[in-house]
Amino acid sequence: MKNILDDIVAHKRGEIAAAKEKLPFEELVKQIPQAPPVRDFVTALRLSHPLGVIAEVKKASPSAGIIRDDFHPVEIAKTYAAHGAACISVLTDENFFQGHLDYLKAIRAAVDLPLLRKDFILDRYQIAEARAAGADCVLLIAECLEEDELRDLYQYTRELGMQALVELYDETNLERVLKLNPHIIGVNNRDLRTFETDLAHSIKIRKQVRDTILFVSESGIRTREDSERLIQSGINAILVGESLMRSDDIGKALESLLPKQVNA
Ligand SMILES: O=P(O)(O)OC[C@@H](O)[C@@H](O)c1c[nH]c2ccccc12
Repeated sequence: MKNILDDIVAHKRGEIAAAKEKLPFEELVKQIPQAPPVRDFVTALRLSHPLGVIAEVKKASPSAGIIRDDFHPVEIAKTYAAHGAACISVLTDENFFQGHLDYLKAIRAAVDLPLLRKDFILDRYQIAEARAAGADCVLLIAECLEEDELRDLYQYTRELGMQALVELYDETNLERVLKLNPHIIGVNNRDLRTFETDLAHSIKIRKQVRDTILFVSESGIRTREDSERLIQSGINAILVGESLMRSDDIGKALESLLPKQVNA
């Protein structure tokens, strides 16, 4: 069954080709030494035990349309940092999520937390771009990548000193994700065929992953009941966008997801 990911990936290949025309890979990598040093994404999440929050800067999505009109990425990131986020995810896809790599650069200059480049990464070029922009971690989505592509992109991410959040939805992809020996994996609760989210999805897959791997539950997390349920299920971190971005008081919404001990 076809899903939105197929459209996104097809469009992304065109974008990557155009970016390489403008700035060849060999030129891009020359910018990397000027980038700010890599921050440790996974350790920041571990230090936020029992629950690390990756708060996402997200203006729009294919499932929800515009999520937040009044969108000031740097202000949002500063609010996240001031209210307990361990890390920040920045959507950089322009066409489907109305994000931008420049948002990540601007946030890097203003906020100290580790940053995830949230995009559909298909090519080493985008990983080099992420590092040059100051990202500390990139998202690699198993559903978009063949096994050898996933391995190559994972290795390149590590060569640049960054970490990769390796994401899956489909349980059948778990085995090849675990083969990478990742420090961190994410399970998306959103079924991209229906756009529905179900926290039980990541809870189910949690049981199949050893607990030395930091486990992130992604999407559809809205309330403290949700975050407490995930902690009880052995989940180490959450990735939250929409429910924060829809709130009039983003800082308060973020605090309401944190377990009580962290708030005290
Ligand atoms: O906005 P939500 O439901 O809180 O979800 C955040 C994040 O998990 C979601 O944006 C996401 C998860 N995996 C992705 C891959 C690409 C783009 C976006 C995503």
